Amino acid sequence: MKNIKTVGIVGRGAIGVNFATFIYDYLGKDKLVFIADEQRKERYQANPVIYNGKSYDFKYVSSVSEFQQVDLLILATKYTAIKAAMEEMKPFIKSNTIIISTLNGVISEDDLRQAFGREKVVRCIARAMAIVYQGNTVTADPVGELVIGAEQPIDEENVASLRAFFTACHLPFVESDHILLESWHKLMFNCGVNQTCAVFNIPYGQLKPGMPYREKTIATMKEVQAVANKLGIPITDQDVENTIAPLTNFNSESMPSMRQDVLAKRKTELQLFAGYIVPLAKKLGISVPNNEEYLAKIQEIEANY
Ligand SMILES: NC(=O)C1=CN([C@@H]2O[C@H](COP(=O)(O)OP(=O)(O)OC[C@H]3O[C@@H](n4cnc5c(N)ncnc54)[C@H](OP(=O)(O)O)[C@@H]3O)[C@@H](O)[C@H]2O)C=CC1
Ligand SMILES: CC(C)(CO)C(=O)C(=O)O
Repeated sequence: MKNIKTVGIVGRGAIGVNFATFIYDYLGKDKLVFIADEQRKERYQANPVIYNGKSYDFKYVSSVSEFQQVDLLILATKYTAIKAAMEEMKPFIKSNTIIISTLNGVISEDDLRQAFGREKVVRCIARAMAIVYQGNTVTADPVGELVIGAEQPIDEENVASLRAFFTACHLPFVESDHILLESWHKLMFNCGVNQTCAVFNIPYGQLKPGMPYREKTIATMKEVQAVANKLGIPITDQDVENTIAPLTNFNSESMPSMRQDVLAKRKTELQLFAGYIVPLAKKLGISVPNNEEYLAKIQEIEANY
């Protein structure tokens, strides 16, 4: 088992800060770094993070010469920044570095595995948190959890190392024996919920049982289910129901990240959702009309910013 003593995080946003605080409280300032380009580094150094009312003087580095190669690397940018983020993290990776990604969707792990080696990357999901990130202030309630799991025997040693480390940090996590399946559940949810709210400019409430956009949301999720099933990922009708069930308890006025991105005129993570599902469905010969519609409409929205 690997003993994790140094950690690098790329992405000082909602998720990066949320989980960094647990690691900082355990490892201390000198063993945890946020990796960023020079401009971000300077901006961050000048503006410390306040997390749930407590100030954190994180260490920021833009070059490995300012620190060392790390035992654990956490990718926590948006997917729109993944290429730049991977360039920045590259020098910090050694032969036995463990890498996890908190990104939504199922493809950031593929990108990381292709760039840095299959054996380094453990599939991970960030879920069940409500985080508000404004300026340098991050408020999390609840803080949520990371889900990790071995997809193949090759991942088992790294999962054991993460288990020991997260336990020591008191970082909330659970292990899944079906991590790929669970990632697809979340992808299915995001394709239905995030895209419907973004395209129709509506909050969660409009997707709740009996509300006008419920059926379309479920139909969109079922398209993802069909694609998954064709790939041999066994999402059942019951899984679709179970996956959308928590939405009933979401704040009706609140909204998913994709609608927040559209309102702020930011490029969305469309590539993780319909941008991934539509070409894959085409290749597999599956009809996904809602995802096709959403792909076209969100591309149009972004083009008109
Ligand atoms: N927020 C949530 O509740 C959840 C988010 N996720 C997923 O986790 C991922 C991260 O989301 P979230 O934390 O909300 O996103 P944020 O936008 O809050 O944070 C991303 C951070 O990445 C930084 N960044 C961008 N480009 C670079 C770069 N080249 N180098 C270093 N840092 C960079 C940004 O910095 P700057 O601000 O300086 O531009 C930003 O602070 C996404 O894929 C999201 O879908 C998953 C589950 C829940
Ligand atoms: C919080 C949640 C699950 C809601 O859709 C999400 O993943 C997002 O907003 O991107």
